[in-house]
This record gives sequence, C-alpha cells and structure tokens, in this order.
Amino acid sequence: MEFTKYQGLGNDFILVDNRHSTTPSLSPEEAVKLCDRHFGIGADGVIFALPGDENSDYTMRIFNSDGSEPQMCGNGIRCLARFLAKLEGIDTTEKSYRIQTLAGIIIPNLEAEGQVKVDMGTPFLLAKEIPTTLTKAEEKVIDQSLEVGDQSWLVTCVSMGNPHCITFVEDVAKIPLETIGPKFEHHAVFPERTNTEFIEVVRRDYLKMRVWERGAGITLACGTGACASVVAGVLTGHCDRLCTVELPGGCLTIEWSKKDNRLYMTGPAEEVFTGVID
Ligand SMILES: N[C@H](CCC[C@H](N)C(=O)O)C(=O)O
Repeated sequence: MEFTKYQGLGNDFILVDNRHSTTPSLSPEEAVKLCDRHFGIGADGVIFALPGDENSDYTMRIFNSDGSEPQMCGNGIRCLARFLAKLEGIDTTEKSYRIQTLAGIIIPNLEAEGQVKVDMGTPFLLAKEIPTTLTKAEEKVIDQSLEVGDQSWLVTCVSMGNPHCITFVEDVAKIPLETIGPKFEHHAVFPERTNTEFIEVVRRDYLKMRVWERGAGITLACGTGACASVVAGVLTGHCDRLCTVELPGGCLTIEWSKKDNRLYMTGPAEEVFTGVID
C-alpha cells in the first residue's frame, strides 16, 4: 500500500489514499507501529483521505501515534488538502475542499507559496463541550485554578472539536513539558484527556507556544492548539483576535473572526516523500 509523508511546521503525518472505501485501510494498532520513529516510518499520526458524503468532497479520519482517534487536526488538514490536490492531479492555488471530520465540516483553501488557509469553524467553550469537570457543565473555564504536579496553574479550556487546556506563562522555555505534559493530558478533570498548550505573550499580536498533544506527546506544532490558544488569549485579555503564533516548528497566522466567530488558520504543508508499506 502506498503512502505519502507530509509535514506542517514539523507536525508530521502518514497520508493514505483511502478514496476507495469508507473504512480506514489501517487499524489503530497498525498506525501505532507505522508512527514509531525507530521501527516504523515515523510520524505524529496517520491521516486517511476517505470518500465524502452529500455535504462534503472528502472525509478525513486521523489516528494519533498512540492509536487514539481525535476529532480534528489543524496541521493535518492542511497536509490533506495538498495531498488531495496531488491525487487529483491539480496544482492550482485557488482550490478549496469541504472536508467532513468528527469536528464537522472544515474548509481548507490552497493558496500561493505553499500556504493553506483553513476555516477551522467555531470554538466551543462550555465545560461539557471541552469536555471537563473542572466546573459546572454549562459554565466556561477561563483563568481557573487547577492543581497539576504539585503546582497550581491558571488554565483556560477551549475545544476546536478536540480538547485544549491553555496556560499563560512568563517563559515557555522553562516549562518541563516532558514531566508536566502527561499530568495535564491524563488529569481526572479531562474525561477524554486533553491537549496542553503553554503560551508566552511576546506582543498582543504575537504568541510563543509549546504543546504536549493528547495521544502524541511533544510535537513541533499543533494547529487546533494554536487556534484554541488565540481564543483563550482573547478571553483572558492577553492578545488580539489576529495573531502570529510561533511554535517550535514555525509560525501560524490565526484569526478569531469577530464577524462570524470562526477561526481562520494559515500555514504551510509540505510533501516529504512517498513510499510503499508491504
Ligand atoms: N493530538 C490531537 C490531534 C492532532 C492535533 C494537532 N496535531 C493539530 O495540528 O491540530 C488530539 O488528540 O486532539
């Protein structure tokens, strides 16, 4: 079976042409093996291009490198859009796709210079929508205290279809991500686990972010996390609605539109190599 490796700011994926069937051609267990960076291809996840339905061009499903299935992946859907254009034999920069995901319809638009602009939909803020039990179901979690790893953190929770727990800190470089990340991810107040972002505000329009991802650990970038972090920054008064988010793998442009309440994310997506899985 052929695959193509793509990466979006170093958040890397194995992409599989699954247009022939509505069932992913690899199991979560097979995905785990292929994502291994020593015994497999190496990736943060496996993304399947499945047939669309009456309301979409294609369907995206993704397995994290631990085999779990998240609702959405921002860097991944930019890679999927480029992959689809390659499969369709087009290299236009004005192509957009309606992609069905577990987070609803997401719309990536191919732009010039390898950029992809994605309509990421609206954020979800109620505790029951994250989901989290940190407060009452119908309430939001904004700058709320949470004990993690013998320390008290002020967290804000935002869902982009997948859960994010965001903390603003003085210096992201000083965060011991390897030790504190898993404690956030598996905290009892997150029944579906959570992605965990630490944000340093450089300017009101420029954030520095490091991330521990649910089901993938430390990654070089997280698109849904960058969107969730701008929403959290606006809600807590730290940043403007249009921001550059600098991640270890590079920068994303994120806008939380006042007009339609939707998040727009712009960033690169690059093919790395094509291979064959025996
Ligand atoms: N690990 C995430 C999915 C991938 C999200 C991230 N890679 C992105 O670019 O949005 C989760 O389990 O919710």
